[in-house]
Amino acid sequence: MKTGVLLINLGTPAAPEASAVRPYLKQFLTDERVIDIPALPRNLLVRGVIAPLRAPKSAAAYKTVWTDEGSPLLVFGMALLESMREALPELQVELAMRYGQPSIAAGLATLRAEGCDRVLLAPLYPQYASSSTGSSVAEAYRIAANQWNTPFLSVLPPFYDDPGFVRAFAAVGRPVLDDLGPDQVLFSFHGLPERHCTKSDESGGKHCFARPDCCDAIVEANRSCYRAQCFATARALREELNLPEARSPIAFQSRLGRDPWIRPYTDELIVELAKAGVKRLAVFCPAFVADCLETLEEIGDRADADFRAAGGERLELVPSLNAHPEWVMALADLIRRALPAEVAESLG
Ligand SMILES: C=CC1=C(C)c2cc3[nH]c(cc4nc(cc5[nH]c(cc1n2)c(C)c5CCC(=O)O)C(CCC(=O)O)=C4C)c(C)c3C=C
Ligand SMILES: [Fe+2]
Ligand SMILES: [Fe+2]
Repeated sequence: MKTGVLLINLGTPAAPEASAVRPYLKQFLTDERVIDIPALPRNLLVRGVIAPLRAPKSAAAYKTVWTDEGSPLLVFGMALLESMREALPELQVELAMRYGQPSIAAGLATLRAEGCDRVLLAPLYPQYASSSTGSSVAEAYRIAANQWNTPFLSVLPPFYDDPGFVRAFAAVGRPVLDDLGPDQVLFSFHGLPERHCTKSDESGGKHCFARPDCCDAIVEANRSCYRAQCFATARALREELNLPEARSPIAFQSRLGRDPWIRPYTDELIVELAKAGVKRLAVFCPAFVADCLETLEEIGDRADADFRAAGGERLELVPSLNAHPEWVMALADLIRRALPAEVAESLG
């Protein structure tokens, strides 16, 4: 039986124009795992208010990072796909996006056409969130469940503390740190509404946010908690890069709406750090394996401007893993280890 791998990332609009961003935002934000309110108010809010109002602003932001080849998230995704095909010549590897194109349905159809009845889903999010990993996996299951000949699916679990992933991020970051000599290093993760972490609490709400140190270690109750997994990634990177905790804080970026999101907020912390006298700041974004709007524009441009306006001198965004050879090696290793034993053995 042939085995395929479907790499899945979040997705991006087809063009940096409001007319292309609007349908992307609609598809993304009407997902019940992203805006988790009942369907009727969600659809009214997203279709009637958020998508129309946000699309032009979002499109203007996308324009600032768009390349001749397209959206950075997709361009880096395609580069990673090429490298993964070279690293795993014995497997069929395809790339899909949860929202927009190339779709998960198209990726699964291509793998079936290539004769792969067995498919490993590889969601490219280091930390588990229902709105990212959960949604991508659920969409693949939904499509598979609608087929007469269902594919046999397995899933690569979150890799937030995988030594290869951590080593790869450290390898990308080291030259930036050597060049900048930062006063502090910030680990800025994509944010989430607090409620999403509470809902991930496996103890039924007794663990997460019940104590200030609830996420300081991975335990049974918070094993699916995004915040706990982000903290674990930061701990592993600090250890790998020999960074003192007091000079390498964590913050959460990209919040949307009025609900409380997990704190501290990156945009606020960056200004506080500058005002407290931090002059050179390096920023890792280890919730993303590819550079995208949220790294290049939100951190590389906007946070940099805010940092300097508040008295900082230089903010450097550590590039994402993209198609870095250490990441390609680490991901190939993660995939090999996630394959069913008999497949892995047959590959040698
Ligand atoms: C890293 C994993 C991600 C999680 C978890 C996540 C949750 C989440 N996101 C929004 C709202 C938006 N996110 C947007 C862009 C975006 N988000 C991620 C990743 C995660 N999001 C990526 C990789 C990107 C970049 C896509 C790109 O094209 O470069 C956007 C769109 C851009 C904008 O208008 O700001 C929105 C909106 C919510 C509400 C959420 C969890 C509830
Ligand atoms: Fe938690
Ligand atoms: Fe997001």
